[in-house]
Amino acid sequence: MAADAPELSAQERAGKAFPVSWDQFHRDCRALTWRLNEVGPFHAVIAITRGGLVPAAIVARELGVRVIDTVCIASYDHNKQGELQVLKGISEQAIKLGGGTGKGLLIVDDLVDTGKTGRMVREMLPDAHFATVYAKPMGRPLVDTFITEVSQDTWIFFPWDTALSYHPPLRDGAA
Ligand SMILES: O=P(O)(O)OC[C@H]1O[C@H](OP(=O)(O)OP(=O)(O)O)[C@H](O)[C@@H]1O
Ligand code: HPA
Ligand SMILES: [Mg+2]
Repeated sequence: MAADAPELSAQERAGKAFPVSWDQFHRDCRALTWRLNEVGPFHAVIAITRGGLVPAAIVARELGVRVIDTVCIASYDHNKQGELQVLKGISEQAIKLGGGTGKGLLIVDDLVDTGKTGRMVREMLPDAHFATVYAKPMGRPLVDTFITEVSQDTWIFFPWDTALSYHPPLRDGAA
């Protein structure tokens, strides 16, 4: 990357910021579960790591599901999307529970953005139900159930990626 023409990260390109607190995230996960409760029951929850681990724990707790598996996919290096890498696939045991196609399985992630990650997991389990807490327009058609849509030019800041810090007063030029 040239120093005088730095490439913008996905986060910088997004422009708008949507910070989410732990409380808000927990509330949104519970709201998601209310909707999922109408769709289930599910044999197992498949969390897309790492972001899907937190909502998967909350959703599984609320739905009473105790079989939880992961599919480990890396795409964004901090905030720039590269090639998708499957670091760990779905276990044979979970695939069997879904009859090979994912029927009765619930895939959970924190969000869909471009939809690349979600599409890859959907291809692994075409009949599974795919739920995310947040959705951006490009990824939205891939998701069966979600809670909040944010615009494509918004970057969602999750509580596990952020910390409380000083914010200068508006008067002094704060955004
Ligand atoms: O719809 P997409 O454009 O594919 O983006 C969405 C994915 O990006 C983030 O994961 P990331 O790859 O950053 O990894 P992480 O979950 O470990 O943070 C997020 O948790 C989703 O899984
Ligand atoms: N926030 C955090 N991680 C992400 C996002 C986002 O808006 N899009 C893709 N990965
Ligand atoms: Mg992720």
